[in-house]
Amino acid sequence: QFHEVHEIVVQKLGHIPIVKGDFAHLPNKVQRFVAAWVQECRPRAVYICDGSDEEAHEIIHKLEERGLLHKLRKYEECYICRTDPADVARVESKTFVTTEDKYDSVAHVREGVQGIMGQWMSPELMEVEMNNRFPGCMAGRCMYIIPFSMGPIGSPLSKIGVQLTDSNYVLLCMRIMTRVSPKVWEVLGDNEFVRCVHSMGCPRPVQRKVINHWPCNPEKILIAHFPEIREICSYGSGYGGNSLLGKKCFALRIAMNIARDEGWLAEHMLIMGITEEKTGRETFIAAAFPSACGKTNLAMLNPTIPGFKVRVVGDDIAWMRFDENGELYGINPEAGFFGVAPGTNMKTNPNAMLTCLKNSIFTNVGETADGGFYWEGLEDEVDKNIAITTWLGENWRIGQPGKAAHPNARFTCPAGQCPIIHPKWEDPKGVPISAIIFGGRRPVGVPLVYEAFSWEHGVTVGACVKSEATAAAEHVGKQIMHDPMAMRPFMGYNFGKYLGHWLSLNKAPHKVPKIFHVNWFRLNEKGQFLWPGFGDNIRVLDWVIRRVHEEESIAVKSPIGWLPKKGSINMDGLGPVDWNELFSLPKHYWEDDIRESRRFLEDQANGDVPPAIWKELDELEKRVKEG
Ligand SMILES: C=CCn1c(=O)c2[nH]c(Cc3ccc(NC(C)=O)cc3)nc2n(CCCC)c1=O
Ligand SMILES: [Mn+2]
Repeated sequence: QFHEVHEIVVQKLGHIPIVKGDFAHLPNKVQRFVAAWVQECRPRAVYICDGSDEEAHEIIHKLEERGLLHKLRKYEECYICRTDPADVARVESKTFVTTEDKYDSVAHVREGVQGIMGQWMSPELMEVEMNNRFPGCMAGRCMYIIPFSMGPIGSPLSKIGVQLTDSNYVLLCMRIMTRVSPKVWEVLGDNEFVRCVHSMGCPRPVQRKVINHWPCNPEKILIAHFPEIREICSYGSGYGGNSLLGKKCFALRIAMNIARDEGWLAEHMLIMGITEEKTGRETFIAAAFPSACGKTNLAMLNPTIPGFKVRVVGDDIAWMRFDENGELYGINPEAGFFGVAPGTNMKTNPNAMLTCLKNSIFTNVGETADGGFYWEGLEDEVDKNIAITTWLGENWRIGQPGKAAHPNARFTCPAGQCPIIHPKWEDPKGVPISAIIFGGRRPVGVPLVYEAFSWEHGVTVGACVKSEATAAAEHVGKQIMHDPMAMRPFMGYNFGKYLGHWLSLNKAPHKVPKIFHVNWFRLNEKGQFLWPGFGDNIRVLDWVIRRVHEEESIAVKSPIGWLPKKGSINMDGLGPVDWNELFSLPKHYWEDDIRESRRFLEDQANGDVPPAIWKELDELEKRVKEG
């Protein structure tokens, strides 16, 4: 009886085994991309991902055994992981854009001024830095090949990427945050794709002590973007913002270069839909906020007054394109939420909490003795005396000194699980955007809401966005930081040219949306918030919607833009709101603010700022002076 000999056909790339997937059937461009980087990084094996649940379970099991992931038994398929405490956030100082011409990547910064709108590194220097890191960086490790789509697979607004990485944790997060599927290979065919290469920077045998089973190489972190060839190379960090290359690196920095070339917008914006139940009218809004303004909370707002339904399309990134009729349509290129955990609870964002109860990953949060997650803000939602393990692995209880979670701790959860996800959140055409809102944390001088007089004025409002933030420098406390369009940390090319691109969109047949600015954070002279915020922000969005639909009588002209006419915002059921304080325009404050905006633009992009922006600033200044 002859036993049929099963010869295990293990494809090889050179002498390197392909332990999963069919290399020979990958598109040629992908095969060449992979072969080149296999040669450079020299992994011990190659694994072609399919994004399936089976694949995830296999990898989760491996990471549980290794101790990198720990199951949270209180929920369904939820896992917690703690990073090396040296690898907890994006590293702007190690983030670069490389182009032949420096001024394609960055604007002209005034002599002696620290450029804060992105960093350029020359191709020659970058070559040295790359050669100092990538050769052999995956020795002893498996290279995962991740085919992913930013945006619904096959949508004309979507773009495809392929990420090579030696971190299977990254694969688990990428399959939540992007669409990972073999269908991507079919849609890609012989077209171009964004090339993403990521390594933790820990070749075996390991030189650097691994903490928390989290390999990384913090001293040698490098996040490099090559927009001219649509390539991203990230080394040394496993943290989401540095390693999930589909997010900030691709969907913002590279995508904004593609968008400039193709005539659309890749922005750091949420997309939400508000339905007025009386009429069924639905209005979609895109909004950009710097960090610590509660952008995700706004995207998933629970209205406090009846008659409105809010549904979320996306909480962080919007890709927007004018269609053949000149209507602006937007998609959320992501498939998940990667939100800041501390401060998120059933009061500030119940919809985010409910999205996280299954199939989610929590990074650098605390863990309760009964197998749940914990972070600052959840005090009232867990047993007060429960034993908690902090993100540093220490025993702790509520009320003790210190924190359970790192301030930048994150939840990574599938957007489709959100109770108020919009039914059209994956519509290939996207949703029609009627208003763009900029906002900032402004404790003084800036009214609750105002509307720009024109597109050009609105772009200038966006360019002048500022927000109170805890300054990076120690013991400086809070400072008002510039964050134009809330894109400052994510710029992928010359900021002045970026403003020019925005201005260039106001041309036939484009029907450009109205632009607004909101501020939830104004304080009275006693340092108390003048506005209740949170679900009551629906009252402001209601005014915005009525303005979008041309209700003239609810606005009055002011030097800075259209302000709500007194009483035109629904305050029913609210305690006393000091309208005059909330909408006052202190003349000197605004004169200083305009001077500060002009200084910022001169310092950071002097020769590159389009004349129309200077004109808008001059006219604003004149209106304020004459005020
Ligand atoms: C849709 C919500 C937007 N939003 C807000 O509108 C908002 N407003 C404030 C300030 C504030 C804080 C507390 C109260 N009220 C009480 C009762 O403490 C009111 C306003 N904080 C806010 N936050 C949290 C900011 C940190 C991420 C916030 O997210
Ligand atoms: Mn963001």
